[in-house]
Amino acid sequence: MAAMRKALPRRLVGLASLRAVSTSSMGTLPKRVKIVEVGPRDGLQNEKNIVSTPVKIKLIDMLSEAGLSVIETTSFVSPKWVPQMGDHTEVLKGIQKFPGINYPVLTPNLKGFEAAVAAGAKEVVIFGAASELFTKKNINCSIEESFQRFDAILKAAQSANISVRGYVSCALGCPYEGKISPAKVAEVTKKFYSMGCYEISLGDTIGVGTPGIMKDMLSAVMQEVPLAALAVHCHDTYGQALANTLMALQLTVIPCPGSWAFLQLMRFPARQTGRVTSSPMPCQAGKGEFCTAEMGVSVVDSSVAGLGGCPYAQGASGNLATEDLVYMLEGLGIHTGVNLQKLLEAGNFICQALNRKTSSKVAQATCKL
Ligand SMILES: CC(C)(COP(=O)([O-])OP(=O)([O-])OC[C@H]1O[C@@H](n2cnc3c(N)ncnc32)[C@H](O)[C@@H]1OP(=O)([O-])[O-])[C@@H](O)C(=O)NCCC(=O)NCCSC(=O)C[C@@](C)(O)CC(=O)[O-]
Repeated sequence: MAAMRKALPRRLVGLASLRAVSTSSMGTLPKRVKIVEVGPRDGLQNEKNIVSTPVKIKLIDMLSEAGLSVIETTSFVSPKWVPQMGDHTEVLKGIQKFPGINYPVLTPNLKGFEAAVAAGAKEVVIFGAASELFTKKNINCSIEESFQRFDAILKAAQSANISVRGYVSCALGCPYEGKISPAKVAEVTKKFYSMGCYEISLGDTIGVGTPGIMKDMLSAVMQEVPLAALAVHCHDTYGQALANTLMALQLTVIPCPGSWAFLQLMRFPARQTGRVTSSPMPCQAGKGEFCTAEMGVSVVDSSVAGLGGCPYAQGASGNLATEDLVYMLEGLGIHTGVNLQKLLEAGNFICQALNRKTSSKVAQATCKL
């Protein structure tokens, strides 16, 4: 597919390489990152004015042309709760389905799941949270009740051969409960994984997190769920989304004092940025706990033009802009498969349709060049 070719437009190549950072000073980064584009769903769900179905379809088709391999398309939720997603069936049926691209849709319950499958969904997304209050506000049930609903979806999905992704919202903070403990995020994420989600996206729903909080949260979650099954989903309310994402991508070795790895790192400090082990190692000091933790998430959610926000998360602003993410990743030499020029065109299209200025810094910068 032409759109899958390597991506930086000619006028951006020089800028990106100027800003390229030596990975040797940053720890190990993944060679490629899968971007999950959430603009058509997370980006539009909070819009007050209903965006027309043809505009949504054209946006998704343009994003497919840009080479995004996963495009979250719509939500099969109650139109009374989120009116903007009320045309879910028309949108899912109306888009061009490019080979090799996934078009997941959100389903809060069995009713949504059945409607999604009838409309042709091949992948669905369940969405829970590490906060009781947020769960109640967002899907009108407790965390425990949400597990029961999701379990029904996962069982039905298994029989229908449908993949299920999961969201754990409020992973770095909650609009109603404030601080959320990393242990709670790890507990909910583990539950999703054990129920059968192939990938779980950890949402900083209101964008309050900072890289240190991201690191603590991921360190706890990675004790319970394999790194390969994790994604991050950062909102940019406090301007931290790109920094938080970079933290999640980076490998960090945290050896347990007294462990073999710890002694090696003391002897050879230069190795501190290298990959000591690809999976956590049992502590050589005989305590049985893990002696290394590593970042290195390679799935990142983002939204074209930085659109977004959850209607049930007061203060949530847009997601990390996909244009800015692609620019950073390509500058770091990380493959995304996304054509940035085509992505910028998609961002420009939806901003014009919404009569809105883009939140992407890259889009703002390139239109001034
Ligand atoms: C979960 C419910 C439905 C419970 O809502 P409820 O009112 O408790 O549901 P209910 O089972 O009592 O049913 C009430 C009515 O809704 C209907 N209904 C019931 N289910 C459906 C359905 N699937 N599709 C269409 N209609 C549905 C049902 O048929 C009935 O209709 P009525 O008899 O009144 O005419 C509701 O709370 C809801 O739709 N919530 C969705 C909220 C939402 O979409 N939030 C945004 C997504 S989450 C997010 O953005 C965060 C994320 C994912 O991006 C990650 C991050 O940033 O952290």
